[in-house]
Amino acid sequence: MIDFYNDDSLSIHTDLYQINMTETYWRDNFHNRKAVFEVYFRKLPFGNGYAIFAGLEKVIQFLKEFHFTETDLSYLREQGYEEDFLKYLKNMRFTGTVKAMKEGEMVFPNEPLLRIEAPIAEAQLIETPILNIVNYQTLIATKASRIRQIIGDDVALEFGTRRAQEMEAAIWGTRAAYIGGFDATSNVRAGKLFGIPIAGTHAHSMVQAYQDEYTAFKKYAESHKNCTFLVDTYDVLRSGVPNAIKVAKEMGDKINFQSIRIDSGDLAYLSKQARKMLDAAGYTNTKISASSDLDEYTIMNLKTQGAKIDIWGIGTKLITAYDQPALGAVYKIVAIENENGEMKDTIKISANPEKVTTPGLKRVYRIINKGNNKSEGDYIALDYENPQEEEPLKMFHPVHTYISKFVTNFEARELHHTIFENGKLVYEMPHLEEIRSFARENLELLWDEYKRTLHPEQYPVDLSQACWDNKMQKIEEVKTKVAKMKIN
Ligand SMILES: Nc1ncnc2c1ncn2[C@@H]1O[C@H](COP(=O)(O)OP(=O)(O)OP(=O)(O)O)[C@@H](O)[C@H]1O
Ligand SMILES: O=P(O)(O)OC[C@H]1O[C@H](OP(=O)(O)OP(=O)(O)O)[C@H](O)[C@@H]1O
Ligand SMILES: O=C(O)c1cccnc1
Repeated sequence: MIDFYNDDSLSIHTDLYQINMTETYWRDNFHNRKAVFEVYFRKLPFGNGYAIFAGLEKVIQFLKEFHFTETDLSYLREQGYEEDFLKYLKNMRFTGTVKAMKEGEMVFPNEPLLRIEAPIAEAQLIETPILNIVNYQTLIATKASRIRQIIGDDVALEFGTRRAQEMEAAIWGTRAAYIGGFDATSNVRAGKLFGIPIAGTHAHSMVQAYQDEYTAFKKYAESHKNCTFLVDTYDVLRSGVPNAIKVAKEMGDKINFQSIRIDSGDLAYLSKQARKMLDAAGYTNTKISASSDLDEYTIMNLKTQGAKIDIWGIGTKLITAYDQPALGAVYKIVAIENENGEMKDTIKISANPEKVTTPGLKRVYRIINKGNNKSEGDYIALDYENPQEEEPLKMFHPVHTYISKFVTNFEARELHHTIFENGKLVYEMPHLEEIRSFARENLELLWDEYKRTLHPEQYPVDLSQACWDNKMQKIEEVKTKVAKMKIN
C-alpha cells in the first residue's frame, strides 16, 4: 500500500502554480513586495438581481491557521523543492491586511468582496483556497435567498446532504443556505457545528420495513412526540393521509400531529386534496410539506396552481446549485509595491471590456437615499476618496458612461470591514443568527425590481470619476508601452 501523508493542513490546498510563483518571487527577493488583490465576480448567478456574500468565517479560519506543516514540507521536498525554499515556507504565516464585506451582505458584479494587502508571496498562495470557499458559499447563499423570495413566509428546509458534492460542501452549503434564508437543515452535524435548527421527518424505508403504513406511523408516533408522516409510499389519498389521520386520532394528545410530507406525484393536486381531508378531520393546524426535486421554478409553478404546501424540503437543486454550479469569482492583482517602496497600480487588458481589471486600491460604498431608505446603487471609489463629501454625487455606468445620475441627500455606507490588520484578526465574527437576520433585513434596501427572480433590473455598480480616469490612464499607458515595443 502506498503510504500517503496525514491530512493535517489546509495551507497546501492551493494550485501548484501558486507555489511555483512564490518560489520565483523568493529567489528574486521579490516575495515581500506588498501586493493588493481583490476578489470579485463578473456575472450574477441564476439570472438573479443580487448575490448574498458568504464564506468569510471559513476564510478567517483558514488565514488564522495558515502555515505549512511538516507533512506539507516533506511532500514538497519529495516534489523536488529545495531546502532553502522549504525553510522559507516553514516560517511563513499570514501577515497581511484583509478587508471584506460582511457575510450576508448583498453583493453585485465587479465589486471587491474581499481586498487582500499582503506580501506578494502570501497573497498568491491564498488565492485558490479563498476562491474555493467564497465561490461555493456565495453561490449557495444566493440560491437560498432566491428560493426565499419565491416562498415568502413558508418554511424552507435544507435536505441536500445526500446529494451534495461531498461532506464539506454539505456542511458549509447548509450554513450558506441558512444565511440565505432557509429555516432549518436535516444535517445534524451542521446543527452541532453552527447551531442551525435541525428538522426531519422519516423515509419511505421505514414504511417499507414495517411492510404496513399504519403500523409504521403508529410505531413512529409511539416513539416521537412531534410527528410528520410521509404519506406517499403507496397511495397518498387512499392510504397515506387516511392512515396518518387514523394514527393521530388514536394517539390524541400524546403526539403533535405537525405535518404530513408528500414526496412524489402531482404535488399541487395531492396537497389540495390532502388539505381538504386534514381539515375535514379537524386537523386544520397540521401542515403539509413537500419534497421531490424542488427548485424556485417548480415552487413558483406549484404556487400558481394553488398548491396547499406550507413547508418546502429542498435538497439537490439547492446544495449543488444545479442550474449554475459555479459563481466564477476571480482574484486579481490591482497594485504592487515598486523597488522604492511606492505602491503602483496594475492593470490587465483584454479584448473583452468586462475582463479589463480596474486598477488601484478601492473601497465600495452603498449609496442610500435618506429620503426613502432605498439604495441608489453601489459606488466604487479609490482608497483616498470620500464620496460622502461629494454633494451631489455623480454616478455613471462604467461601460456606458452616458448613463448617469446625480444623487443628493444620501448616506455613503462603506461595505468593507477590516478583518485582519497586519496578520492580526481584528474582526469579531457575528453570530450566525445575526448574519441571517442582517441578510434578510438588508434586502429591504433594494427596490423590488432588483429582487424579482425573472429578468430583474440591473442594479447600478458605478466607478467614481477618479477611479474611471485612473483606469483609462492605465489603459493608455499600457497601449503606449506595447506600441513602442520592439521585438528583435
Ligand atoms: N403539480 C406540479 N406542477 C409542476 N411540477 C410538479 C408538480 N408536481 C410535482 N412536480 C415536480 O415534477 C417533478 C417530477 O415529478 P415526477 O412525478 O416525475 O416524479 P415523482 O412523482 O417525484 O416520482 P419519483 O420520485 O418516484 O420519481 C419533480 O421535480 C416534482 O417536484
Ligand atoms: O429531491 P431533493 O430536493 O433532492 O430532496 C431530498 C430528497 O431526498 C429524499 O429522497 P430519497 O429518495 O433519497 O430518500 P427517501 O427514500 O427517503 O425518499 C427525500 O425524500 C427527497 O425527495
Ligand atoms: O427529514 C426528511 O424528510 C428528509 C431528510 C433528508 C432528505 N430528505 C428528507
